[in-house]
Amino acid sequence: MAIDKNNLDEEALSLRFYKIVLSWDYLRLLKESDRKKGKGDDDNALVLKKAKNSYKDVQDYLATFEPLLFEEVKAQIIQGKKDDDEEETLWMKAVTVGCSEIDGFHFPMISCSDSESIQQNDLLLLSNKEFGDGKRLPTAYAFALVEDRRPDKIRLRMHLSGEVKQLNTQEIEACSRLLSMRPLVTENAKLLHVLKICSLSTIAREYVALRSVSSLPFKDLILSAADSNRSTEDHAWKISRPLKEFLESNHNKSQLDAINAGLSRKTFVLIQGPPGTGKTQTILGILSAILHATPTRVHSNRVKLSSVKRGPELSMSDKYKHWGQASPWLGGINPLDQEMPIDGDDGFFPTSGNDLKPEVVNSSRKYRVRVLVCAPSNSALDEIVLRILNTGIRDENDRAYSPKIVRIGLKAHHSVQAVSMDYLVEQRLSGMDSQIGDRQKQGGPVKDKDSIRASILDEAVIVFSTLSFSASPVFTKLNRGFDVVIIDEAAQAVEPSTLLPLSNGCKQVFLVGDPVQLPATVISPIAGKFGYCTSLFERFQRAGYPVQMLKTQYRMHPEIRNFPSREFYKEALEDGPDIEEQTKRSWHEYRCFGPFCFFDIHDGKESQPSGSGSWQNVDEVEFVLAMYHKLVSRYPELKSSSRLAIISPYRHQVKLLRQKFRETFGVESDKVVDINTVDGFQGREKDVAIFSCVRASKDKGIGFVADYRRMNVGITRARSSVLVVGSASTLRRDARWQNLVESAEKRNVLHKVSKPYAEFFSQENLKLMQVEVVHDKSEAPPEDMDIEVSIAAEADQAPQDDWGYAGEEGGYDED
Ligand SMILES: Nc1ncnc2c1ncn2[C@@H]1O[C@H](COP(=O)(O)OP(=O)(O)OP(=O)(O)O)[C@@H](O)[C@H]1O
Repeated sequence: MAIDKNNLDEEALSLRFYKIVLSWDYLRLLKESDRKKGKGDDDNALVLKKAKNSYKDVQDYLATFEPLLFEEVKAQIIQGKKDDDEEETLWMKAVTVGCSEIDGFHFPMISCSDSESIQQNDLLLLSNKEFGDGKRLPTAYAFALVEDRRPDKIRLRMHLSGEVKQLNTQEIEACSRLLSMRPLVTENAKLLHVLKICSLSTIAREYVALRSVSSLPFKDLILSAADSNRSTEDHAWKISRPLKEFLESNHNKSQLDAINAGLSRKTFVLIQGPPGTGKTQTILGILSAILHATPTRVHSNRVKLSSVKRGPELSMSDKYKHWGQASPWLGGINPLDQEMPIDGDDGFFPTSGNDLKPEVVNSSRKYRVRVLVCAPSNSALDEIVLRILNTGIRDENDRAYSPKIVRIGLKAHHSVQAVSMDYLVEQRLSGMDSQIGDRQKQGGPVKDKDSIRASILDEAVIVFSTLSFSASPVFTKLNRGFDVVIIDEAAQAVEPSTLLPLSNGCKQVFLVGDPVQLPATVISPIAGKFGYCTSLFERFQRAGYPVQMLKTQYRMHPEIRNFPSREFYKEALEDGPDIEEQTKRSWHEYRCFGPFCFFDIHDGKESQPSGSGSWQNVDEVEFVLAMYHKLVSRYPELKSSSRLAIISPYRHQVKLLRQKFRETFGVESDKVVDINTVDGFQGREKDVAIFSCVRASKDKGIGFVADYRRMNVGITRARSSVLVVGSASTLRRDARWQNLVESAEKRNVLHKVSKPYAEFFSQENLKLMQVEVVHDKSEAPPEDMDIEVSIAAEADQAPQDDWGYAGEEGGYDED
């Protein structure tokens, strides 16, 4: 079945988006933003509607989300200007070399100096002169979108007819600024000044997905957040006994419940995975189950068993009938599905050279489900791809095999290159090289890259893509949509972003995530305040939609697990078998290095180096250095970035810590410790984590340290010890932090520390804090540690992926 995507509608929607954004006045946006900061409020608040749990119809939905999305676009434009506080505004010079006008848009062609950083879908500002830093303001300026990037020229799209004032009417109001821009772009050899603002790639796709909500599968469910279509026994899917036994022996009860919810064919399955509860393991279990399940209907009691023809007895046409009944979407069929698979040969892509075999499909297999797996970030996605490459998934006979998979999009981690689209295309091209000569001689067609891509995509059983890339043009060429979409880290995506993969068509959606960990990065404070950062997952959960919660954690020492379980998960978390034993370490012999300690830096002071925005605390940095020195000199195995993390909510604090460690350990300091923001550590774990809270004042608040999701992520990264460093009196102003400090106090691990900090770790003091000699289980780090380090840690070096997502670095500070 060709997927039901109306490209013309999509194009009209993108044009609508660009018409609005391109007509905006950049200087006015800057002014508005400054005014908002001064007033701490926003005039737009009058037209914005707060996001709700459910919507009565599409109009209600769009009336809420569309203005919020445009608020976010404005904020991204403003942030584009001051993205990095050290980088000055970089103007480029360009000359016009041609222009056309179609459907109310101008398409100037420019030749631009130093334009390597400019990409397709970037938003640029064009002006008759440079401005900023006290320079006089220009009279002619306008936004332009990069339509096409060629080596020597750039084709732009501009909207110079006037400004769009109202989103709903889209009426255009004449504007002298835009009019005076016209001669500058329509006449040749005019000099222009160009400023790169930001990429609109992701948010433009999100806008299209949002406006297309009425044609998405499960529209009513998405709007109402209530499942009227309760699954019945009849719809449920069944798996073979060997596969069932495998799943039962490798998954705990809550993981199995989540897998079974999927087999019940519920259209939306929500799975909440608190830290360390095995979300990836559950996703792999779901893949094994749904790729090898058959409908219960075939075995249903309502049909007399004696009348059911069993596998080998079914004629070919009966088999097709069953395929059709159970999988109606297999209608206009993928050519591969028209042939019954031959036993033992389903073909497969080369993978990482492991020992796993390709899938063995015997002729009793009646279903071929296709799955799209997405995540908001490249690193979250590649964690799953890598797990599949390493462990494979299970077939109905409980044999591990490498399914046909392809990883689409940019920036695939090097360890998953073997299944990346670009690599597979190159493989096929080089395989074809030898045949091309013959074909050309015979006048036969030579396949181009696009059609190779399309056939790889069509053949893959599981396709992996970031959310943003799942709406890229490569998907519009699909012959057949997806049966199942699985979205990992779904609570870290704004709702329009979650709609993106659904537009490829699907029958069932799994949302896997944890709304009590960090949400999506939303730049606009006002949009955030009105609920734009609420994920679809969280909205459904709030509306009372059933959620499968994974309850057994395999990461943390029970003393670390205890507090977040009580504070964030209604005491639901349990420990996996032997976790206490596995997370015991020799440094627990000192009370100050126990599993969950608090260090009260009571005389520390917070400061704001740039006058606003991010905070730092020099005293906490000094203490953290002293603590690190003591830890690694006593336990040298901890002198490694794969085992010890220093985490802080604030970017300035992270910067200062990195600088001090570099001064002490030289340029290689990132090998001895991993320092990052809380946002940068989501989804990762270390043996020991030192958490520097920063905020310390007599009377101020604690800013976004108070965000319980940030607190949850910050204190749940460590396997054996989390050492929280902060000002107890300041943090106690927040109820949750008060609970944390109190909990430390009760367990006798609230350590009040005074200067000089090194004294705290003196021999005498340590002796006083000695509790017992603890048997250390840490010599052999968990098997997956290297994987975790490689993908997640390398992601740190890429603060933004190409599709507009803040990378693992953490996209924003509380300013
Ligand atoms: N049922 C289980 N039995 C034993 N160990 C398990 C089980 N499920 C998961 N684990 C272990 O728990 C650890 C975390 O699991 P996994 O990597 O699947 O979770 P994750 O989703 O990547 O992590 P997080 O929950 O922090 O996001 C792994 O070491 C894994 O082997």
